[in-house]
Amino acid sequence: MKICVVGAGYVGLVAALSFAKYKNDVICVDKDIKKVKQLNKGIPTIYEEGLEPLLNKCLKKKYILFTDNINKAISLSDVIMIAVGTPTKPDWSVDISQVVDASVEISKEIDKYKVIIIKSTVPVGTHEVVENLLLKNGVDRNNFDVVSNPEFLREGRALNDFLHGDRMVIGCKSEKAQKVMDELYSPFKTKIINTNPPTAELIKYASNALLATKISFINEMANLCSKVDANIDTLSYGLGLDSRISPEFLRAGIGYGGSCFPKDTKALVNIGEKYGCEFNIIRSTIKVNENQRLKPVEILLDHYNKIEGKTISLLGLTFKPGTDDIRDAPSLFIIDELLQMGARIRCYDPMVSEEIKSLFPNITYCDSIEDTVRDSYCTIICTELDEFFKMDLESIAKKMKKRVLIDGRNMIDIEEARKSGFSYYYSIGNGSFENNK
Ligand SMILES: NC(=O)c1ccc[n+]([C@@H]2O[C@H](COP(=O)([O-])OP(=O)(O)OC[C@H]3O[C@@H](n4cnc5c(N)ncnc54)[C@H](O)[C@@H]3O)[C@@H](O)[C@H]2O)c1
Ligand SMILES: O=c1ccn([C@@H]2O[C@H](COP(=O)(O)OP(=O)(O)O[C@H]3O[C@H](CO)[C@@H](O)[C@H](O)[C@H]3O)[C@@H](O)[C@H]2O)c(=O)[nH]1
Repeated sequence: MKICVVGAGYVGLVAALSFAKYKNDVICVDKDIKKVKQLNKGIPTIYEEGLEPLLNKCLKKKYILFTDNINKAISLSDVIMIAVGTPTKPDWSVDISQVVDASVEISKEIDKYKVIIIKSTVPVGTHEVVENLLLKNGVDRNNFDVVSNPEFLREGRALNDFLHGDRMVIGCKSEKAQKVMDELYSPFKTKIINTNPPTAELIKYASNALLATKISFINEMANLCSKVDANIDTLSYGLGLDSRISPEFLRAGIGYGGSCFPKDTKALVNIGEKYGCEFNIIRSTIKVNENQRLKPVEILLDHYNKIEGKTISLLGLTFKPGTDDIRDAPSLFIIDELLQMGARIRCYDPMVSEEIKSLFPNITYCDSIEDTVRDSYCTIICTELDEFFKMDLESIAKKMKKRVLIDGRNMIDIEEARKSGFSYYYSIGNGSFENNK
């Protein structure tokens, strides 16, 4: 079975390498020739633990090839997995043009039976759009089946999630394609849910929307905890012990970011609208998150009234630890807001990328925590990186102009912060103190 993965982004690359490891015969196509060249040299285009050695092993053994020649790749393959981007448009509708473009190319190269798998997150009904497009372009109905097979991997744990996730959802209408899917996933140990394509397409959005809702819910609880001297960590622990609730996704902080939750929550609202379903809960989830990611700015304004001309330092820029991805990270919104208020910004993230440097060319990127906080009026922790757990708080407090710490990820023990000489500390529902202004 020869597999072709279309799109060498986060999901495409992880999928292609996972199949290469077990099936030994994968072609991964991307229209971005720079990406293709870099990957064929064994240099990953994303940071993900374990990816670099796997990439190099697969290249050395010739289990995988990267190319920008989609037509040749399709004609050689039995199974084609579409893993291209599906961004949200400003009106929250989903832009499926990358899926459509890939399908047009696929339709040119089908002369024997092939299974086309939609791995990208797509609105309900997209499997039909692809099917109809292939038929319109003259592909024989007996020569293909379209399967909906959404992906649930998390960045930072992508390889493990892809191979051993909690479940695999397969939306398939044909027995012939079902057999191919069974063989494709036979080496992976995961629970498989077989259903129809619309259900498969919707499980993906429902899953992300519910997880995002848990986060917004716990963040609203945290904001109340801050006002009444209650503790959100203990509250989350107490909630999570109820097996009907589960302890997962109850970590309060400055909200969710990343390439999926912000985009997929909006997409589900838009999809709902098309079918007359309001989705008020998800609308609120989105609104709560938009406010929550700017919580540090609100706290800063409360504390200083005016931020203009003050140096503010940010620790952590990525949307979560274990990745170099900054898509929709809360840090981006905080930086943007602070810059509009005339603040000077210093920041530190060991994963800092050229991407963020080009977004914000006028802020200072530092190489260490200690250098970052120098002369600043406030330090804001935006990402819970391991090294922030271990940092020398006393030395940091001494280097700052004003000893103000906003702990956006509830990493620092409040008593430690007090003992280390901070004059003001604010966490998200985990306690705060103010000694003197
Ligand atoms: N990133 C995640 O953690 C994650 C997890 C689960 C699901 N998803 C979903 O998977 C899909 C892909 O996400 P991603 O983060 O990997 O996207 P991405 O934007 O990182 O990558 C998409 C890749 O597809 C390539 N591409 C676009 N059109 C092409 C074409 N016609 N031919 C060849 N290559 C083409 C682009 O050049 C790019 O490299 C999205 O629908 C996303 O919602 C993402
Ligand atoms: O208790 C929590 C858990 C997460 N987050 C934040 O939520 C965001 C998303 O985190 P996570 O879900 O771990 O990362 P993603 O890689 O974006 O994965 C999500 O989005 C993917 C793309 O659709 C799905 O495949 C995954 O199942 C889904 O977890 C990050 O900003 C986290 O900081 C919190 O604030 N509190």
